[in-house]
Amino acid sequence: MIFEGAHTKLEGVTITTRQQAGDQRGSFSRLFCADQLGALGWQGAVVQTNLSRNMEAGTLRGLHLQFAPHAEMKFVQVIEGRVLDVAVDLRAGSKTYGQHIAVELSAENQQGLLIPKGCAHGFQLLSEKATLIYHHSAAYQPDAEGGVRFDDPELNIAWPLPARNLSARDLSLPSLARFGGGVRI
Ligand SMILES: Cc1cn([C@H]2C[C@H](O)[C@@H](COP(=O)(O)OP(=O)(O)O[C@H]3O[C@H](C)C(=O)[C@H](O)[C@H]3O)O2)c(=O)[nH]c1=O
Repeated sequence: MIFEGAHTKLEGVTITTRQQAGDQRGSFSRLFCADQLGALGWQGAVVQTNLSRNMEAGTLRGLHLQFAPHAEMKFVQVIEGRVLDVAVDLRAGSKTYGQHIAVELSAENQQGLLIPKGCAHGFQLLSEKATLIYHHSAAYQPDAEGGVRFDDPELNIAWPLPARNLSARDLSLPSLARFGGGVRI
């Protein structure tokens, strides 16, 4: 088994663990596997893969999602350093609307997060540097981008460090209350 999965309280949000084959040369691991990730909930082709490099502990990006018809699944993994990775359920009518899960992803624990359409994603660096790889099931559409404030008290996300290096866009995101009850995907 290349990827093991643990489902979470948010439907479709799954914590994965990547198996690594090591020998005297080093190691080999698979960053995506349609069969095994499909069995854990991934749907559709990988349309885009992104690399996010980050340079300071406390750096925080998010909480972002794309609106329909450009809603996307994301598969997030860390290949350097450590982050607290967060998914927030923004699906209209969901029994866990407004709830989140937070999990430490690191190059060491080989964990990843499968995030379905309608859930916002963000992370904070727990190490001085961190590099993330994302697989997306839809192409980047700036006009379809949205999200919620990382520090909205209604979300009650316990970010471990003071937030640093926030983008102007992230600081301008709305609170959950202004999000209008959720997205239809
Ligand atoms: C997301 C994206 C961005 N860009 C360009 C747009 C900007 O010129 C530059 C940085 O974009 P942005 O500041 O939106 O990057 P992040 O704040 O890291 O956004 C990402 O961070 C959160 C945590 C996510 O989950 C998403 O993958 C994504 O929204 O890359 C692209 O060209 N393609 C893309 O797919």
